[in-house]
Amino acid sequence: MATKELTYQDVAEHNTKKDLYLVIHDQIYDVTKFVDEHPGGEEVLLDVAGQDATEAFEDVGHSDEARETLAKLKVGTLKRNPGDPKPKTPAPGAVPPAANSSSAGFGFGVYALVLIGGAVAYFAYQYLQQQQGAQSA
Ligand code: HEM
Repeated sequence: MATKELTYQDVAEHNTKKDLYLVIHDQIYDVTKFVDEHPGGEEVLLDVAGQDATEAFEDVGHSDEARETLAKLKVGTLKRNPGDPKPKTPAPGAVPPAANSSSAGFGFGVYALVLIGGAVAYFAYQYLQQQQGAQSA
């Protein structure tokens, strides 16, 4: 099938169950015939109808079989215009979220240590004051 170049605006017009296009990785797919067959249900496809579904598609971790089906549904390539929304895929080499959250955990650990250290110092100080008071009495 000959592929065409469409803009986001063109794709956005195909947003109903009877006429449904999706953008995944800058490729355009006509999923109209596939909606009823989708093992994940029609609802999720209708949610992203006429839009960039890259993130939704990748989040599910679709199988190679799903990707083969996808290849058969391709009708064109996305033509980007200035001002279009950015592609929703993470840039290659981007820091995975797990690495971010673990460094946040480290930050919290240090913070907790400082707090505990402060509390220990405070009670030690109180204790010494008491001891001194007992001696002078
Ligand atoms: C044209 C695009 C798509 C194709 C060809 C496709 C194909 C498939 C296939 C073949 C499966 C079965 C499991 C597998 O082989 O991975 C599946 C499952 C699933 N798909 Fe898609 N999918 C598409 C788009 C989407 C989108 C945009 C979403 C949005 C969230 C989605 C959500 C799901 C979910 C949640 C399942 C799991 C269903 C379950 O295990 O019960 N899919 N899809």
